[in-house]
Amino acid sequence: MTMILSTDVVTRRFGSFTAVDAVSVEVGAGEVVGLLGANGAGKTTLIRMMLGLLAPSDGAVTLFDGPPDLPRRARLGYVPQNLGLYRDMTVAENLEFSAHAYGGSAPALPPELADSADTLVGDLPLGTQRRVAFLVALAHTPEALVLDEPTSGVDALSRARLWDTIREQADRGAGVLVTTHYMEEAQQCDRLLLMSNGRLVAAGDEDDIIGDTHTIAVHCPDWTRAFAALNDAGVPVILAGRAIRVPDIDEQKLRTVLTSAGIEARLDTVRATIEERMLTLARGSNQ
Ligand SMILES: Nc1ncnc2c1ncn2[C@@H]1O[C@H](COP(=O)(O)OP(=O)(O)OP(=O)(O)O)[C@@H](O)[C@H]1O
Repeated sequence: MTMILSTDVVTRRFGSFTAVDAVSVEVGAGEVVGLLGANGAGKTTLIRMMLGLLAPSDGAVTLFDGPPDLPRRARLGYVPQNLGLYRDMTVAENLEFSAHAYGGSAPALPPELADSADTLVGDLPLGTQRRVAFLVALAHTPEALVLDEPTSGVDALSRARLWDTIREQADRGAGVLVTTHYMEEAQQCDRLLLMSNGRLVAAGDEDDIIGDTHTIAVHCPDWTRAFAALNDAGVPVILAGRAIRVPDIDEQKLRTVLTSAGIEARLDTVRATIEERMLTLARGSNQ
């Protein structure tokens, strides 16, 4: 696989704070790589270094075959978290402006955006703005695509459409790096990278990342009392609907906490979800 984007032990400090700590990652042609992590984990800082928008404090970044300079950056499409559109220009003007910057011609608007050509971007709903940002990023048929939370705040249908577009881009050979907070989107990636507190704490597909991490599902009629008892005892308990789940814990320890609170419960050991594995990894990286 041709490497498109990579970092080699890259670190970024802001004063005495280390936002990205010795991270090495790679994105190859034709793959969709998901970058996951809680707010503040360092995802955007890593992306900005990969794109040459922020200088690393240490380590190196390679885009295509060299440093992420302007000519190499022109071969890439980027949708930042804030979309990077001119809100006080119309959709058509935004497309023309960016086509001009890349030396091409503006793409035709797809039917669902045709009516919005003369609307100011700032007046459009967020989902439509995101489609425009995608169009701008894809207009020059980039060899790599970097998307920072491309679907946040859009409805499920628009999200599915944007994911179709992401997959089409990878299928035609682009390397895609995408950050997301949605686990169902993480499952659509070919590979995942997990960051916590600036560090890369896991990489691989969902199975690699979950490994043999288990969760205990706690079943009892009075789930509110069980939840409160576990929470009060400092057990890292998760409430999924009304289901109580405790990832990565010794069953005996859990049983003891419940029994001493006078709660009878059935405990089932099940495989952890990716979200639960992320929580346990984040706990580990805090220690
Ligand atoms: N220019 C800056 N100066 C100081 N601190 C910064 C700067 N940019 C980012 N940080 C800090 O670095 C940490 C990582 O931020 P970053 O935006 O990379 O996280 P993130 O994983 O992208 O989070 P989110 O999911 O909220 O976008 C945060 O604690 C943030 O406050």
